[in-house]
Amino acid sequence: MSMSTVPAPAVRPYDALLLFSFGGPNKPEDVVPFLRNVTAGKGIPDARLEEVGEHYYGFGGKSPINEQNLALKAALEDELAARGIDLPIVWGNRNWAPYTKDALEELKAAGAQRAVVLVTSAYSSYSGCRQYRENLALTLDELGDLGPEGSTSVQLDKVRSYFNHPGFARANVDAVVDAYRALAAKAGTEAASAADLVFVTHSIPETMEAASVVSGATYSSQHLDLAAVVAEQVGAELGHEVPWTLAYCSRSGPPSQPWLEPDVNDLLRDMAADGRTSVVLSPIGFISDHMEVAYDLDTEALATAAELGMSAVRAGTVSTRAPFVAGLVDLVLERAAIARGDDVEQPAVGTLGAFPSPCRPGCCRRRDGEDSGVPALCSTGLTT
Ligand SMILES: CC1=C(CCC(=O)O)c2cc3nc(cc4[nH]c(cc5[nH]c(cc1n2)c(C)c5CCC(=O)O)c(CCC(=O)O)c4C)C(CCC(=O)O)=C3C
Ligand SMILES: [Fe+2]
Repeated sequence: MSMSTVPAPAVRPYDALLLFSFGGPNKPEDVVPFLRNVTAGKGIPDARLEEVGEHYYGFGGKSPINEQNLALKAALEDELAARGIDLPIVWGNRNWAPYTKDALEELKAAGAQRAVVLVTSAYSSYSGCRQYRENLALTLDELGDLGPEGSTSVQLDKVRSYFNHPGFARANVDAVVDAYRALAAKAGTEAASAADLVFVTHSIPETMEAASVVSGATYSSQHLDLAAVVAEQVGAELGHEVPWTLAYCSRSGPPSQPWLEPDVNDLLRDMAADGRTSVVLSPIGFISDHMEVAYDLDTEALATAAELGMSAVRAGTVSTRAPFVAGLVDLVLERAAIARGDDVEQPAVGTLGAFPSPCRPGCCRRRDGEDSGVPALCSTGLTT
């Protein structure tokens, strides 16, 4: 990484961008160590882990996530270059190489003083927000770079949760419109114009859902707010109303623990029982094709739909679609303006308004009111 000593004006005070993701295995030998990293101390039943391992082996032990992140990094580099902005991007993951530690060491070696952080999760909850921020604090601590009051050798500022940013919404609308056109080509225009739109996201425990309200609105409410906007804009483009609903995938944890429902497969069964015959699945909970999309949707949910005699198409993820990538760069510039103390516009679709950055104290805990005592960066205080 080469780093200019004077940051480009639009991104001042940042001298680097950290693209921060989940990580995934690249080959069969990676699968078990990856799952160990993900589940360390989480109490996920062995049977569930074996089952999830099989999902990965079914795809040759390789998740699409790393290549997707590299493609996003390249697209962000192109967009920054097109705007004449010199801002080097470093990529790191919580659960697989290049690890958070590799990325932070790369930033340190390059002499970065303050980096803007883009997390590859659009929504606020423990899993999509605080868990990443805790990982940054713990890793800086491991490197001996976390001071007692939260002072760090590299200051890290995470951009706001961007589920309701217009660029994310626009890219999802485009992907869903494309899916309706694909359904029309596959099953006929009548089937397509009657098709339900089912938005899908990662399920989380109800306790995590409850705790997510501190960021502005709960995890499920964030999805519902965006989904209403996307469905309306899709309807406007297709020229007819689009009935929509939200479903969940990828539940784990013990059966005794309630997670958000309905599961997408159960929902499809209920819809078929109601005489519905065609559906578009839109994975708005994921910004790119993860294993959850490749397995839970493309393998499992599409098989369920076929079994039920329903015509189904899975819409694309926002991935490297131009409005999404441009929106992320806009979010970086917005966060830079906040860091400089400038007046800044924070565009948002729907009814919830832009979520704050830095995060609200106490946002996105694993459980309501529970202070894990684990420090988390990018907030107004280190341990809140
Ligand atoms: C909300 C959310 C996102 C979206 C936000 C974000 O993107 O960060 C997400 C992303 C991802 N989750 C992923 C993989 C896994 N998640 C697991 C477990 C869990 N996820 C949870 C939630 C979420 N997860 C939760 C509450 C658990 C239970 C344990 C815990 O409380 O933390 C497990 C353990 C086995 C299992 O139980 O499934 C695996 C293997 C991958 C990589 C996929 C690939 O390789 O392509 C990605 C992108
Ligand atoms: Fe997950």
